[in-house]
Amino acid sequence: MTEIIDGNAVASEIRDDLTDAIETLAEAGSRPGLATVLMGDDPASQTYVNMKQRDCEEVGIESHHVDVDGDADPEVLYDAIADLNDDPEIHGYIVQAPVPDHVDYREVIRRVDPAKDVDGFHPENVGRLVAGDARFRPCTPHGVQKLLESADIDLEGKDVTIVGRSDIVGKPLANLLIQKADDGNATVTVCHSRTEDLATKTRNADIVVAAAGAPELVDGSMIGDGAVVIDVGVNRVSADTEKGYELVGDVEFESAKAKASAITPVPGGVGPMTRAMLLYNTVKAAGLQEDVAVDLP
Ligand SMILES: Nc1nc(=O)c2c([nH]1)NC[C@@H]1CN(c3ccc(C(=O)N[C@@H](CCC(=O)O)C(=O)O)cc3)C=[N+]21
Repeated sequence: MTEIIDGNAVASEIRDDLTDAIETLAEAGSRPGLATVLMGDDPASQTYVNMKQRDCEEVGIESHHVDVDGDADPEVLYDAIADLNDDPEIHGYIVQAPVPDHVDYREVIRRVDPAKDVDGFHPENVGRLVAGDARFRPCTPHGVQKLLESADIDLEGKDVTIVGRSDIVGKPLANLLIQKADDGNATVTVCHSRTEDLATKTRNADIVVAAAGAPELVDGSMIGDGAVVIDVGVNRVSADTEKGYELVGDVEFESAKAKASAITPVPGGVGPMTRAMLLYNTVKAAGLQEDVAVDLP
């Protein structure tokens, strides 16, 4: 029987565990504050922002939101960022990607105070992570680590193939999984669109992480018997549903499930974990900024 790893359940446990740390902060007179910044009106981003606001309410994090007109000059976004950097009630914030084409996301990230960079995207935080001294682990890679841990999947000495080399998932996840740590110690192969013979690389892996942003790229023929499959993809494909789209992973679920010992679904797999780890980083940021020792899950 293939185990379906329930990301909603694990994320809910993490939110529960975070309430203790939030209580500790409250006793010290502080309430963690998280802001989201959205430039433009990308519908997927709107959905994520709304979900994050609900998550915050559930655990007792103060949530803030800043909208910036999609046609505005980049300076308008930079001013909003400077305000958040200066606001003591904001312990962490994220600038939702993608930003409009006339805005350079790298420059945006450089302007975020690294102490409030709960995405973990700022070069200082990337450098710390690569050096094995992470302050904020990027939310999706951290969520993948927590999902594997929850399913009792030990990475020590295992072959992990990551499909996708993005700055937000593939690269940081590869760095985390090769680290000398209980949730690391793996041997990692990072594949991408120019990889020759992708199927051999995935088929030989004990754990396959699909994070390419390509709907159903990885199918059962590419999965070895008994492998663990983690699907990071959240692709909106148009479909005749109430919302007008369907959420599809980077994995062809049914054929991959037939081979795998454990697999994450989409929705209900990695997505909810990404949001839970954003709350985690926000609580961590608040602890550091308020100089309160908090116990994190
Ligand atoms: N600065 C920045 N940080 C991000 O972390 C970031 C971003 N920009 N831009 C977009 C991507 C995507 N992302 C998701 C988060 C949660 C779900 C999620 O919770 N998905 C649910 C359902 C989603 C639905 O119903 O639409 C699930 O998979 O079960 C999905 C995708 C964060 N991102």
